[in-house]
Amino acid sequence: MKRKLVMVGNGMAGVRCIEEILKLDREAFEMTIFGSEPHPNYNRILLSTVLQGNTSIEEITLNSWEWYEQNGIRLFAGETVTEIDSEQRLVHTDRGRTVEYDELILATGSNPFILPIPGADLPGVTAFRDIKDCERMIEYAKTYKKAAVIGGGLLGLEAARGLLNLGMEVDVIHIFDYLMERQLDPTASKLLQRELEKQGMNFLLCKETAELFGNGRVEGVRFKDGTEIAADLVVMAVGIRPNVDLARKSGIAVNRGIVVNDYLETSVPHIYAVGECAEHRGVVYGLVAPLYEQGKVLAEAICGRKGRPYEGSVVSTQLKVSGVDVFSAGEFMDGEGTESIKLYDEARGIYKKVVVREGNIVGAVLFGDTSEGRKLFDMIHRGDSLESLSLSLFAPISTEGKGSLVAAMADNDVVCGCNGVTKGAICQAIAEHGLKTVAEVRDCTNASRSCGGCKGLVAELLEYMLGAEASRYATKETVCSCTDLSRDEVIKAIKEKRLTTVKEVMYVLEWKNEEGCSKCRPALNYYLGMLYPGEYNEEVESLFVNERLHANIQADGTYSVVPRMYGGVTTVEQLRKIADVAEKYNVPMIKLTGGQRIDLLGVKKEDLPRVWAELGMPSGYAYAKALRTVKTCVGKQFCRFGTQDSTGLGIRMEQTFERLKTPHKVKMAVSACPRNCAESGIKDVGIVGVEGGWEIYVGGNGGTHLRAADLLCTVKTEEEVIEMTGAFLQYYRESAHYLERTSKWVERVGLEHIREVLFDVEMRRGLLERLHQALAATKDPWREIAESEELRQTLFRDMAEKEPVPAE
Ligand SMILES: Cc1cc2nc3c(=O)[nH]c(=O)nc-3n(C[C@H](O)[C@H](O)[C@H](O)COP(=O)(O)OP(=O)(O)OC[C@H]3O[C@@H](n4cnc5c(N)ncnc54)[C@H](O)[C@@H]3O)c2cc1C
Ligand SMILES: NC(=O)c1ccc[n+]([C@@H]2O[C@H](COP(=O)([O-])OP(=O)(O)OC[C@H]3O[C@@H](n4cnc5c(N)ncnc54)[C@H](O)[C@@H]3O)[C@@H](O)[C@H]2O)c1
Ligand code: SF4
Ligand code: FES
Repeated sequence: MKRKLVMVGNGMAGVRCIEEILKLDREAFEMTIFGSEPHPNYNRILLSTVLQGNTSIEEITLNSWEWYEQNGIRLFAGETVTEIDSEQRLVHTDRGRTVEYDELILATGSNPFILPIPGADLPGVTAFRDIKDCERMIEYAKTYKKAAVIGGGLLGLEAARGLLNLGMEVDVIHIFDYLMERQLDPTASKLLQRELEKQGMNFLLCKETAELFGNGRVEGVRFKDGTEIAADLVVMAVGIRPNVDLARKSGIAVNRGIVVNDYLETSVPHIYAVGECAEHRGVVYGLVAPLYEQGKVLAEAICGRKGRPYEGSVVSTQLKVSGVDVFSAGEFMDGEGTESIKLYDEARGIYKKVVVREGNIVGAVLFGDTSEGRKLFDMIHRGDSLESLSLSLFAPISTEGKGSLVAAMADNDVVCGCNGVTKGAICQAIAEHGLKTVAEVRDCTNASRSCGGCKGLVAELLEYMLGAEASRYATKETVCSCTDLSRDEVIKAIKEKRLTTVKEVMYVLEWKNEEGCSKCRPALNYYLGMLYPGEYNEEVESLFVNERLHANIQADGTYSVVPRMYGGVTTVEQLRKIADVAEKYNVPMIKLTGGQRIDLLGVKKEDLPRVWAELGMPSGYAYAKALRTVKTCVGKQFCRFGTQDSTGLGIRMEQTFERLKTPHKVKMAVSACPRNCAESGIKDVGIVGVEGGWEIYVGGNGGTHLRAADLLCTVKTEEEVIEMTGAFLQYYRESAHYLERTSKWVERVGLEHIREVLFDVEMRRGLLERLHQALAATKDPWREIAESEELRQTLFRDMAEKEPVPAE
């Protein structure tokens, strides 16, 4: 029988350790993971890049819901372990669940430190630690303009850069007289400050915060010296504290962190700790590189293959702010018994310092040119002697022979610091597995999977290994790492070779991974459905779970049911039916959605088919990559500003395009005058009534990447609106990448190009013909399931045997 492994904490260090265990022995454990956050494991590091607008939340998932499923891991996301009974070997959770363990890993990470000052709990004050904090800041920045970041460390400065990008004015309040004092010496810090001031940050140094004040929400920061500043968003970035409460109350030895030995064992048998919550030889780490090293050692130990012990790590840091190159590692401050070699070019903003103790290199700080950072880090790590330091490090930087940097690296030099991957390991993987892109190298070796700072170096290595061939692949976006083919090449091959199933596509086009992955399977399923409407039968197992079950799974494992209400209009009968169903099935919350519909939240999975049948309303597709809603304003029937019948047109549009599958969700709106009460300007298709006609806007987005829609054209009649919208939707269906929103697609292919296609009468006719074929083939999924015992069996019994997981 398999041993039971339970992990508390679903973060970066813990899940990496699980990956290492799976690599060593897939069959050893039956695994259960609890995570307080309602997400699968994501790249916390990249929250800075999300805030800075360079990455989306969707892109930072490290292990998809399907990954857990495929590896037989039971994941309870949004559930917190509250108690450990180490005698009985049980864990208890805040949802009343009790799970047995043979081995227990604590990977509870850290909590942000919140200064214990008056006003710290005012609305408008936030930490910066998780997705929730990140979304909150993005949201605040839409309304408020003046931010204060308390803490001039790595996190504070990356947050400040993000808030500047979001259009806020930013004051950074720091307690010391120079920034990042834990990572930099005063000279490097002053250069950094100068650069960041140029970027628009304002610094208040040597300032100790006494309180935050405000009436109902934060309005400012008051300092101990009596001065104050105004702020309507305050971000606390003053360090972190290991999350040890659970361990402490369970009788496990705790100091600053959970005390572990060199094999990550705690004071209680069968309980281990890894990551930011662990304290090893008196040190608690706050960067992923050492945590991943710990994970590897623990995986070996827990699989009964105790190897090298964990003996501590030398850490290096880099700041993720564009335009700033700063690096530090080891003992970087001058002190007793140390000497240093320095280069300081104030004019060009370059500073390099190498610290030596008893003839050996022990630390370094670089500013302005960090290209030798990794090399220096290896030297520090090995404790190389000063003689091995090439004085070329201190030569002025040259832009020539850029490739020579990777050529000059030794095989055991580390390319990716976060994941400890060497040049030799990457070159071997490229040669052995025929890797051609940075993404493939990442998937195969982990290099560039964390902070992404080494992506450039990995790309250079690919170029160095593959020569001219590399650039061919570098520009090509493949469907996923299972194939070297792009989306267009795959679609062309499907048509030419008349491939009809996902399996056939993968087989004939020689997929590297014959089962495909969670990225390509849903994409192929969509492309086949788009190409062969009416003929292709969707492969249920290739769908994201929300689409498979036709309902959105919620954080607590229940589902939400949103029936369609055309144009946001309902009737007494519908309301009565909804009320009856809600009462009968004890629906805990009934909520109005932003798309003008009614959401029944908290429906049990087994009740779904009966709820659908008894409602007798069509599915609102609130879970699908398809038309979601058509929001409408009141319009001329009731509103004195209305020039058109927006509600009538909205209903007509929704009835025409409902159930149409699209590469990503599509939202529409119709407003009857430019006051735009239905928010037509931020929809995928937004219609605005004007005197004598309608304006059609496309490519808008009201989500994380706010984008105002572009005016496509103005037309006179409702028929023309429907025709243009249909042609637009079909062209989007045919030419966008799967999971590409219209906002991104319009930007990629260009509005002018879309106009050329849609305004060409012949092309438009072709698009509309194909659209009508697709629409004719659609069926209401709720009714189908409610009426078919066989479908219910497949979806709710066979498939549901597996723990359901939400969509991406
Ligand atoms: C914005 C930002 C940028 C960063 N940038 C970098 C960088 O550039 N380089 C770098 O190396 N590091 C960086 N870090 C730090 C890095 O993200 C962390 O070191 C790493 O995420 C720690 O991993 P962990 O698994 O130990 O903890 P976490 O990632 O914090 O995971 C712990 C998880 O456990 C959950 N949990 C806690 N208690 C319980 C419980 N009782 N039951 C269930 N679940 C529980 C928590 O909710 C959390 O999700 C950054 C951090 C932030 C916030
Ligand atoms: N690029 C990266 O590697 C990166 C980026 C972000 C976060 N992180 C990690 O996340 C964790 C949290 O980062 P952090 O910057 O909050 O921690 P930190 O401890 O590194 O820095 C906190 C900073 O806040 C300052 N500070 C403390 N009290 C203050 C006060 N009352 N007023 C003003 N300033 C005060 C400290 O002097 C210190 O410089 C760390 O482990 C960090 O390594 C790393
Ligand atoms: S958009 Fe114009 S017509 Fe519609 S409700 Fe608002 S003001 Fe009235
Ligand atoms: S150095 Fe951070 S991912 Fe490679």
